[in-house]
Amino acid sequence: MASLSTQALLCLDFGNTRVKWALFDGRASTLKAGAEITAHVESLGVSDWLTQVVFPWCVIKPEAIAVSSVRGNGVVDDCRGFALRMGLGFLNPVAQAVGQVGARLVTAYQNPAALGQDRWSACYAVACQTDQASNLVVSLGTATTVDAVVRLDSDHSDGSFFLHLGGFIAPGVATMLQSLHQQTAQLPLASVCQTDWPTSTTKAIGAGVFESQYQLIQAARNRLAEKNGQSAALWLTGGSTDAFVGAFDPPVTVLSDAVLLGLFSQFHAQPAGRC
Ligand SMILES: Nc1ncnc2c1ncn2[C@@H]1O[C@H](COP(=O)(O)OP(=O)(O)O)[C@@H](O)[C@H]1O
Ligand SMILES: CC(C)(COP(=O)(O)O)[C@@H](O)C(=O)NCCC(=O)O
Repeated sequence: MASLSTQALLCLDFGNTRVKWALFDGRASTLKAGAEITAHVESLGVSDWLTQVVFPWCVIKPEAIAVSSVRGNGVVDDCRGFALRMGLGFLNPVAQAVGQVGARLVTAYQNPAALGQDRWSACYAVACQTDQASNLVVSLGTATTVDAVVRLDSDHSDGSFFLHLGGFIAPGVATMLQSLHQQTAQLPLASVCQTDWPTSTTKAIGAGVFESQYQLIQAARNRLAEKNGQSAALWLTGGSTDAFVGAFDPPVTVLSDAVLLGLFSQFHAQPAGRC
């Protein structure tokens, strides 16, 4: 029988702009990884993309596929069908409600199934890695999402460890920049930048978008610190992370593959959740 370290898992994160994927061995080391524009994958067809693009890169045949999708159930169904045809296991984790006995993470979301699967898996990854009681999980993707993950008392009745308190959804960096360009007659498509008092149109836009994102994150971090009486650890992920890493006070951790790592952890933690 193959040892845990050689049992590979293919994790897929279908975001609104990009699909990210990684083949992990049993210890979460990345064997292969890649990213593709979501529109390209969907125009090719998910099943054909997996067959023609991803699988040829898989140096070891994975035992299963774990999928997060914010592109709807069609994508998930295509992946499930592919896994079935290839004789692989399949996992599409959704958020667990408060009261789920023994869960590492539960969410206070009114309807857990409505919580973005990428948000849930990123929070799950943080719940597995953090040594802090208070955590802010920020994903700078097509949208910017800002989620609070706090440790529960060890005597919490249902035995869960962390609670997703809830979070914010705002337009992402590129979405803001593109929107300003498209909805106005005179504004160019600018790049995000950090400037105290911008003195050109492109800098005014770039810094305006930077401040919008930064202040949203900082306000949430301050609110969480006030609530818990201690500073919150900040976790950054998503394609626009680089512009923000240096702007925040520690502790800040960049977890580039947060969603993929969250999928990996859930696969290994919840065998009952596989289907
Ligand atoms: N190679 C790239 N291709 C597309 N977008 C990129 C790339 N590198 C960085 N980005 C930025 O990252 C954002 C997408 O980040 P990502 O976390 O993949 O988003 P999503 O999960 O919403 O697909 C884009 O809006 C863009 O600003
Ligand atoms: C907020 C999101 C659009 C973020 O998606 P992304 O920017 O990562 O592509 C996605 O998590 C989503 O569709 N969420 C569903 C609604 C919710 O989380 O409440």
